[in-house]
Amino acid sequence: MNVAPALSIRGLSKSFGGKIAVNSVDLEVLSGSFFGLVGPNGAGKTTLLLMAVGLMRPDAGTSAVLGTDVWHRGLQPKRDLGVLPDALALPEFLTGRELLNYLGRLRGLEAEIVDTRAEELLQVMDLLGEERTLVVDYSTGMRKKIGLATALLHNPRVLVLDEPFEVVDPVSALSLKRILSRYVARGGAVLLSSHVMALVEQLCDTVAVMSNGEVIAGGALEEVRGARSLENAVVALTDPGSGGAEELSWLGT
Ligand SMILES: Nc1ncnc2c1ncn2[C@@H]1O[C@H](COP(=O)(O)OP(=O)(O)OP(=O)(O)O)[C@@H](O)[C@H]1O
Repeated sequence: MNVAPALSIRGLSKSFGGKIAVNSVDLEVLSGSFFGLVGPNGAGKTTLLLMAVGLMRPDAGTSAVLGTDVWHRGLQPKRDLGVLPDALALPEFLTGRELLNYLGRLRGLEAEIVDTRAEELLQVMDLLGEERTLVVDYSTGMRKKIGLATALLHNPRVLVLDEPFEVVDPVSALSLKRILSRYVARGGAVLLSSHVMALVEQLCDTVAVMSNGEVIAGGALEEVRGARSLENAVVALTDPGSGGAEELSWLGT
């Protein structure tokens, strides 16, 4: 049995043109854990997640999936990982079903298994009614949902999802929440970023708060939020002087 953490991030760092985006971040996501990454716009969440899954080369640091470095030449980390990146590049001139079939076969799944899973994924993502629509003509929310479907298709052991619920309608979000919770209960690991604090509180057992490229608080959800809501805790941690009532005083006068 593999006892390595689902995802082990050590000292990941990245600068763009001399500006530090991520500064020596350590994170550990255990199997059977739902981990939420939160923080203000520009905190470094997307950059960290891209490096964590091997889609962006770090300046320093490592990321390992179930004990194997993500830059390892073998296929194992790719088999174990399901990824929903922020800016998702998809083959555009395929229908949702064709896309799932294509990616499923590319990942080495048998045609019969791909067919069954594609049908179920299109069903739970509420995309069966769009059988003839090409991905290029999908709405923003539909693109997000087909992206999520591609992340789940090969039944990975670790899911890394950048803002999976943003722009997804409430009905689809509810089924997705159920699916992800069951996945974690069965031993899967989820690392997701979100700005929806209520959702993170509802789903995640562990959280990390990022600000200016660093993790400024992390641990069990209850520890990080204390007696406050997570929203209040994150605001207090990342912008202690916030108020805002007197700003834009001309608006609406
Ligand atoms: N490709 C890039 N080139 C230059 N700067 C970048 C690039 N990607 C990110 N940055 C910068 O790195 C910092 C972190 O950005 P990042 O997208 O990781 O933040 P984030 O926490 O995901 O923000 P948001 O919540 O708005 O999605 C920002 O200052 C951003 O401008």
